[in-house]
Amino acid sequence: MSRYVQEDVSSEEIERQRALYGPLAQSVRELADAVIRTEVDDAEIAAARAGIEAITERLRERQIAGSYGVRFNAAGEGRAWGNAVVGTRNPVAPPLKVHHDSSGRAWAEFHLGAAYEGPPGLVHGGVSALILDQMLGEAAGAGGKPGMTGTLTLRYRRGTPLGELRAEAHIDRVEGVKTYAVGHVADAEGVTVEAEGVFILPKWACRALEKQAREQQDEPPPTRFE
Ligand SMILES: CCCCCCCCCCCCCC(=O)SCCNC(=O)CCNC(=O)[C@H](O)C(C)(C)COP(=O)(O)OP(=O)(O)OC[C@H]1O[C@@H](n2cnc3c(N)ncnc32)[C@H](O)[C@@H]1OP(=O)(O)O
Repeated sequence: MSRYVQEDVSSEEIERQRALYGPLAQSVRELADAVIRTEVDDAEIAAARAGIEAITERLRERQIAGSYGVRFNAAGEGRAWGNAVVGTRNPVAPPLKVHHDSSGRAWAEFHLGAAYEGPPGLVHGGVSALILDQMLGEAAGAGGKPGMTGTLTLRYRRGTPLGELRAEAHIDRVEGVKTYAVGHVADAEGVTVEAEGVFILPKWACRALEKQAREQQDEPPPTRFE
């Protein structure tokens, strides 16, 4: 089932929801950090667990079926709020606030704390890959050449310390449905991980875009997600 959903919601309603769910997800991120680092006594842990389970039950009283998907309104505003890197409603996402320009560049400054650890004090290699997959994909999308990740190659130059980081990506070249993008993660001392990837517009999406263009008389499809 496609999780690209067209919804009839106003920009004001989107902002209301962002103000409601964004802080909720942030509270849960802080909870995850506290769970990793707490040293309170056993009785406190048991009480905290009971409280968390009660809150989970309250939130489960009414749920969407399946995942959040990507939702668009009539103005073409896209919401990938369940996304594992940028999702406003996803406590697993750091989340990154990604900036773009239409030449196919994307960049973000962000913080990775204890929840993203691999080797002691360092970012897990899979988390770096997760972030770079998203960043290279964002660069491809920003340049008007979105696609699914076909191949992603990383070079871990040195350990990435937990803390304040920056990621950048840009389109290197486009060959038909294939967009090649490159990027990196850096700390204050310089680049820690480099990536290159190819992002491919799948056959089914080519067909969908052609159909949409026919229906909307060449109006470009929405490509903007937050
Ligand atoms: C304003 C900015 C907004 C930004 C918003 C965006 C944010 C989003 C960011 C999200 C970021 C996160 C993103 C994610 O997490 S995406 C999730 C991870 N990726 C996937 O799940 C992809 C799964 N695979 C597929 O869907 C298809 O197999 C793909 C799409 C890859 C190909 O599809 P399709 O079957 O239709 O392709 P085709 O057979 O017609 O071949 C076409 C060409 O491609 C070449 N090829 C095929 N496969 C590969 C491969 N694996 N590596 C390299 N090349 C490959 C092939 O040789 C041919 O080239 P040529 O022979 O013609 O030269």
